[in-house]
Amino acid sequence: MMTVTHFRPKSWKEPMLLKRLHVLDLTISLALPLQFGVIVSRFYSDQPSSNPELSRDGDTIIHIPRANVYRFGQANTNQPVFRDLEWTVRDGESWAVVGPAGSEKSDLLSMLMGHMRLSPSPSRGIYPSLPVLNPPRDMYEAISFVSFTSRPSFSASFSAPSPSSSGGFFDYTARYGAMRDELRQTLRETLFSQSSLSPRGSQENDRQMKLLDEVIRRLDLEDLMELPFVVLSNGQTRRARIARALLGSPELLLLDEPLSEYPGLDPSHRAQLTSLLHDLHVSRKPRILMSLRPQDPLPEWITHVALVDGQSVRTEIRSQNFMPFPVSDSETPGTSDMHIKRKDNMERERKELVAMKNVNVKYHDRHVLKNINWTIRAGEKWHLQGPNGSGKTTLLSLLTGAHPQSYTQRPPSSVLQLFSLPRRLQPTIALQKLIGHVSPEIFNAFPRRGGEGGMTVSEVIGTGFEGVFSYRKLSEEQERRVEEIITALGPSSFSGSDLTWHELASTKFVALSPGQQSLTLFLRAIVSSPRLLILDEPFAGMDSRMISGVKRYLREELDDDMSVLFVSHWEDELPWGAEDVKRIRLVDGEAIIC
Ligand SMILES: Nc1ncnc2c1ncn2[C@@H]1O[C@H](COP(=O)(O)OP(=O)(O)OP(=O)(O)O)[C@@H](O)[C@H]1O
Repeated sequence: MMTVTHFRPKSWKEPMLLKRLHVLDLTISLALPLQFGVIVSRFYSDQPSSNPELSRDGDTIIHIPRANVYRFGQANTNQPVFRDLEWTVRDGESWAVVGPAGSEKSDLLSMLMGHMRLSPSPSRGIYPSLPVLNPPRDMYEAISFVSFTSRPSFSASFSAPSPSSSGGFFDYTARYGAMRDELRQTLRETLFSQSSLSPRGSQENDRQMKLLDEVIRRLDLEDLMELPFVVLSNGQTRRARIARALLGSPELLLLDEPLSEYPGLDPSHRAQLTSLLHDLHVSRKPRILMSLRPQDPLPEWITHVALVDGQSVRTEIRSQNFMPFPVSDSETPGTSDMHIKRKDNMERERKELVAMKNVNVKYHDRHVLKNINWTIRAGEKWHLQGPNGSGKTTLLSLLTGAHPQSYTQRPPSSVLQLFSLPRRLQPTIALQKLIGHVSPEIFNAFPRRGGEGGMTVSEVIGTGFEGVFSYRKLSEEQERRVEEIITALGPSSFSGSDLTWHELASTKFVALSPGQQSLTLFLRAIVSSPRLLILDEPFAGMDSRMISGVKRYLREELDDDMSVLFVSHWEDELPWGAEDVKRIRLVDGEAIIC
């Protein structure tokens, strides 16, 4: 196979750095400047002030008169990450950083944390923000960063990197079964073990504890505090990470894509979170600066925007009819005339792929799924809906056989039939070949080893034939199939440039942006033409070009009798018309089918 070493499209950035910035919050990112060989002494902002809270040059929170921004280790002769950046944020203004998925907006936030070099440098060392704090504070604590562009792994709790980023594999199904001791830590313990607060409280903690109680209530976490952290659903985890960041009482909280729908905040929790962020920001405890994608709703209370477009950042007051970036038609990949299959519209009796009768999942007194009755037939398109914590992921884990309670569904009390066999007679390894699957958990778990051992795009796609996470040698026929689906999707969906499928296939997976990795894992899920395709928030990290490429593929290229189960909080994400889709909605563990 041809190896292309020089191939590196403009938008493909330092993936390991990005991955870290995406997955981690404050604590881990402290190591970054050191990794770049720069010795950073601990920086305290300690000039005296007349304002008891935050004093200043006037009331400035961020001040960059005009500077180029570089990664540490890069000379001024290199291309800057941002050129001629001018940005001033005053206390009381409400800013959002807006840019497409995978764009440099995370870099802009990371710059505020002192992880980039400005030229000329700010007067206070590496930090262009929070000029003077009184009382003096360690800047590492004064600024917190939480990213929601992917979910942290279970063992990593809140802050450690996902093992997949170091090339290892971790078992993302651990939450369903017996747990190792270190995974039993409750949400309450996890929150407090990483904070200076004592869970029992003490006088100096009182103010903090009150705030935390309020945050826990408003983030709807009260009922979850004694559960192991690892069992929290995606939406619950996202809310818990915000509570954790607030525990450190930062002055400035940077949130990377907190309102995007991946991985899954449902509409009501998104509204709740938006209102909480507003109240925190107004009270300056802490100030909030968030990044958003152009398609995310811009909260009413945002007064200013910083629009990130490649190396340039445009700052402006929000206008009434704010439109971040017009989406041009040229972003939509053209319809490939290859492999287009005519849909068979004739009604016919379809084979049952999944049959559930009175299916239940319980953890002691927590009844997560209640008497589910559901049938999926060949060729059907389903939309699985339900608020955060309603049991969607649990239901999927029964279908894939990952949940231990899939074995306990037995007649006469219940039935779980998968591909015409009772679950207990259907080996999990067989299910992996019959089901194609993308999910935030798989995205996080997939190994990303760099160097010689790292897999290429085509090798990653090829692991989908057996539904495994490690390299398998492909037959010639399988290699042809990999080529076929890359071509049918259209390599330009990946990067917007004129790639050949060869160039794309031989690129290392780890070198791709998060959106390109999601696209590769989508192809991995369909490569074996599975009988059931599970798309659990499949567009995570993708930009609009990639999303429209995948939607077109799903409309035009799938085998007629492939069933698809699409999980999303948003109806308009589905590529099919409403009349072509059946819906199953979970509410408090009960299924409503329509
Ligand atoms: N081992 C466990 N013990 C107790 N409760 C659990 C366990 N595993 C999951 N849960 C709870 O089951 C509920 C359903 O979780 P699930 O992940 O299926 O929700 P979801 O609908 O996928 O949510 P989201 O939209 O946030 O991803 C949650 O409240 C979760 O905390």
